[in-house]
Amino acid sequence: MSYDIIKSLKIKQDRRIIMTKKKILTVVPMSDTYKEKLKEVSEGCEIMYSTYEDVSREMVQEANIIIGNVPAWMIGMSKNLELLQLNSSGTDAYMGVNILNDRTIMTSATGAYGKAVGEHLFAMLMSIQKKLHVYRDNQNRCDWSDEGQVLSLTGNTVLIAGLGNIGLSFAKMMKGLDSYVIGIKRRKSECPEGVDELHTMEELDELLPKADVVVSILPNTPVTRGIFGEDQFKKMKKNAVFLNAGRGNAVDTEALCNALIRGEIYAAGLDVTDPEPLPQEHRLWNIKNAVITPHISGDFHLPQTLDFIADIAVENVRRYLSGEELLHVVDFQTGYCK
Ligand SMILES: NC(=O)C1=CN([C@@H]2O[C@H](COP(=O)(O)OP(=O)(O)OC[C@H]3O[C@@H](n4cnc5c(N)ncnc54)[C@H](O)[C@@H]3O)[C@@H](O)[C@H]2O)C=CC1
Ligand SMILES: O=C(O)C(=O)[C@H](O)COP(=O)(O)O
Repeated sequence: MSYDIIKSLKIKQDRRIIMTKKKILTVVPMSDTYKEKLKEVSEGCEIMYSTYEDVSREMVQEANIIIGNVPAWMIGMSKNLELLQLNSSGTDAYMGVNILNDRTIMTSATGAYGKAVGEHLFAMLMSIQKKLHVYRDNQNRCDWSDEGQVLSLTGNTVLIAGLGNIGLSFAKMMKGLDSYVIGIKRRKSECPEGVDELHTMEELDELLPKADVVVSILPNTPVTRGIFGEDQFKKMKKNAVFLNAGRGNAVDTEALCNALIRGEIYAAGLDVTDPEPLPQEHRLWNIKNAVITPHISGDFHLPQTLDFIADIAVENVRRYLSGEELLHVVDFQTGYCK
C-alpha cells in the first residue's frame, strides 16, 4: 500500500473515531431539510434536539457541540463542550469569565443577518426621512396637520460604523438610492463593492460632518463602548439621521437624548438601546424624533434568517468533525471574529 493510501485510510479512521464520540445539541428550530443535512454531516454522532424554552442544564453539560444561544449560565465551564456555534452574530453574552473553558471554540452566525437587519435599517430610515412616525403619532389623535419639509431618500452620504455583513447589505440597498457610502471597519482592507471609501475608527470624527445618515452596526467589544457620545453628535449635520442596530452600548444614551431634544441631529432610529429593555420611565421613549424597536430586527421574524443560520451551523459541524478550518471563529482577545 502506498503512503498516500495508508494516510487517507488513517484519516478516515480518525474521523470515524472523532465522529462516534460527539453529542450534538441544537436549540435552533431547523427546517427538516437542515435536520437531514445535520444528520448527514454528523453520521455516528448523537443529536439532541431541544428548544430555547425547554433546554436543560443537563443537556448543555452533556453536549460536545452546541448549536444555538443556550443561556450562558447553563454552560458554566462545561468540561465536555468543544464547539459552541451561536445563532447570533453578536458574541458578547458569552465573553464573560467562567462561561467557556479554554478548550471551547466559539463561532458566530455572522452572515445570517445582512438581509433582515439591513432591511430593517432601510425601512427605519425611509420612514424617518418622510416623517411617517410623526404622521402616525398625528393619526393616533385624528390630527390632519401638515408637518412640513421632509428629507430626500436619494443621493445621501451614508457613514457606516462597523461595516461587516449587515453593513454591506445595507450599503448595497442605499446604493440603489444613489448614496455615497463611507465605511468604517476595525482594520483597513480593500474597499468592498458597494462602498466608496473605507476607513478605521480613528477617522470617525473627521467623517461625521460629511454624513446625512450615520449608522452604527458595531459589536459590543471592550473598545466599542460609548463611541458615539456628546462630541460625536455635535459633529453631525443638523439634518443627520442616526441609526443603531449593532449594540446599544456603542452609544452614550444621555448624549443621544440631549442631541435629539436640542435638535443637534434630525432623528434617530434605534433597534438597540442602552439599557435593554429600555425602562418604561426612560425619557428616550417620549422623544418625538426617536423611533425605537425592541431589538427585533435580527430575530427570526424574517423566515430566511433561520435557514441562513442553519446553513452556517451545519457547515461548521461538518468542518469541525472533519478537522477543517471553521467559519467565523471568535477571537477572545478582541471579542470579535478573526
Ligand atoms: N439588532 C439585531 O437584532 C442584531 C444586531 N447584531 C449586531 O450587529 C453586529 C454586527 O453584525 P454583523 O454585520 O453580522 O457582524 P460582522 O462581524 O460581519 O461585522 C462587524 C464589523 O464591525 C467591525 N468592527 C469590529 N470592531 C470594530 C471597532 N472597534 N471599530 C470599527 N469597526 C469594528 C468589524 O471590522 C466588522 O466589519 C453584531 O456584532 C451584533 O452586535 C447582529 C445581528 C442582529
Ligand atoms: O445576532 C445578534 O447579535 C442579535 O442581536 C440577534 O438578532 C439576537 O440575538 P440574541 O438576542 O439571541 O442574543
